[in-house]
Amino acid sequence: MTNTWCELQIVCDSVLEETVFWQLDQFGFRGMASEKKGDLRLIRAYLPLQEVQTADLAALQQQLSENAASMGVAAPELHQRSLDEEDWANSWKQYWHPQEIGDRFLINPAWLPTPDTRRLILRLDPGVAFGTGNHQTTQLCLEALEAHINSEAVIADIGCGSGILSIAALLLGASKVYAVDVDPLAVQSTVNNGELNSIKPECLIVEQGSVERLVSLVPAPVDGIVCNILAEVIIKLIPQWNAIAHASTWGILSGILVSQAQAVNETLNQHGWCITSQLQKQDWCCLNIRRA
Ligand SMILES: C[S@@+](CC[C@H](N)C(=O)[O-])C[C@H]1O[C@@H](n2cnc3c(N)ncnc32)[C@H](O)[C@@H]1O
Repeated sequence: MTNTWCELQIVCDSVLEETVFWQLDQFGFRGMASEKKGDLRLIRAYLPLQEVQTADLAALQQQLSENAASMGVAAPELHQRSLDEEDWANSWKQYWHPQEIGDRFLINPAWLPTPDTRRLILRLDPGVAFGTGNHQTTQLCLEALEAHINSEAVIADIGCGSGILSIAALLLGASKVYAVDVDPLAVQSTVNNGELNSIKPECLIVEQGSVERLVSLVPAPVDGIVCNILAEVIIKLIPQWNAIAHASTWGILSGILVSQAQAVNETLNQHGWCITSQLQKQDWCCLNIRRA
């Protein structure tokens, strides 16, 4: 029996785009893509039809309307339709295009030919995992990684999603990445994308779990931590990081709204870390941190 998918189309003001991505991710939507429609954005997102509850969609609409009101823009319009498996597989892929990020990377969908470029080509098929590089929080991490990685660095990627940040770190010259995610689909996606990029399996260790899994996995403290999850989650994880860090371990934290940076900073300070710099795209920020 083939799966049927729900395609949700959301037309919204461009300032709302990142918030919509986050809300859809929280809701469980997969394979999100966005395109410009004049001054507006058309976002498409997909979820197996059997997981969609009409009441939940109404709650999503309500939540997005509140987000829009707080940003002073019009409420987004939501439209829904059903697609069979084959249409779904082809549908979102046609809206996701190669994308240059920072000074070094080109994110290339796995099903497209490899372009001729001097950039580092990161091939991705995120499947159902988060991390196409479309999201600003991921882009901020990639830009921060460019500035941080030196060869031989050993990195921990907490919440690896598609594995985009792990693979980027390895392409930049890191010697090894330990990647963890609580979602088994993300673990599989990271393994698959590692293979797509010809990463040696011994350089990319991927496990299901979170920091507690890393503590038992890493043989020695890591040189860098990348963590692109929500601020609330990051705040809970920070106290555990000392167990995997040495005196000069750095970190790149993203998924943090500018308004939440202060709360993250307070928790960092309480546990022996400080912020060295902050990158920002619209409402999102990325914190570069080191041991205090
Ligand atoms: C926003 S995505 C980031 C994916 C990718 N690293 C990127 O930058 O695009 C966050 C990921 O963190 C995972 N996650 C959420 N809570 C977690 C936790 N407590 N520990 C580890 N992973 C977690 C989610 O399953 C999701 O794949």
